[in-house]
Amino acid sequence: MAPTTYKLYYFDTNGRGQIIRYLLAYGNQDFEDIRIPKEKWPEFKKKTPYGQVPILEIDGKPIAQSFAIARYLGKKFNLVGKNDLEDLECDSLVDTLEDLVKRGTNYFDEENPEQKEIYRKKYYEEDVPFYLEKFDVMVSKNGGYSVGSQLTWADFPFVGTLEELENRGPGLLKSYPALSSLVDKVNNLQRVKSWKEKSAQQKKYI
Ligand SMILES: N[C@@H](CCC(=O)N[C@@H](CS)C(=O)NCC(=O)O)C(=O)O
Repeated sequence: MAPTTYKLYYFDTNGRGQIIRYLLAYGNQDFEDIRIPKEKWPEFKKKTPYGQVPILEIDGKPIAQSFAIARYLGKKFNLVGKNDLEDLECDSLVDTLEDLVKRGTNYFDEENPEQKEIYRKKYYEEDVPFYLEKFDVMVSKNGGYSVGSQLTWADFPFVGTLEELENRGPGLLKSYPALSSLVDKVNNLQRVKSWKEKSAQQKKYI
């Protein structure tokens, strides 16, 4: 049987696409890393299932929703919890990540720079610490991982989300040592690290 083919479509940024890139790299899975230039987005958007990316095309079938894709790849690459309760904890964590991201919507979407700064301040002074303080305690209790004292698929959306928050608020993770070391741990997974080193050469553009 021919091997499964994977094509990832996302913007030329990390964002939600990076979660899937890291997971495919971790699983030692070849994939086409296809980037959509901003000017081509309005046209490409019409061809996506729900008008958004990332889209992972699996053997030609386009699939939406980054966290659902992460869960699917986690099953393939043996990154599920040790039991149903740990699987539930993974699901609960990624739903909470979605809540955290949604709370930043007015900040992310605002175009007026003054208003954007007001939203940004509120997000980083209230919403982000509310969640990150709890996450930091959770990761410490779980031996440095998000769930069950070992690597699971949930660590990938978790780290991807934390990296995005840190990109927009440099230095943020310094206040959260357990989160910071989890981000380093995932980035230093051998296959993730090697993929990152050569990722620039592997990008394709539509
Ligand atoms: N729940 C979706 C959200 C996808 C999403 O928000 N995608 C953004 C980029 S991160 C997008 O496509 N924005 C462009 C648009 O909506 O036109 C997922 O997790 O995949």
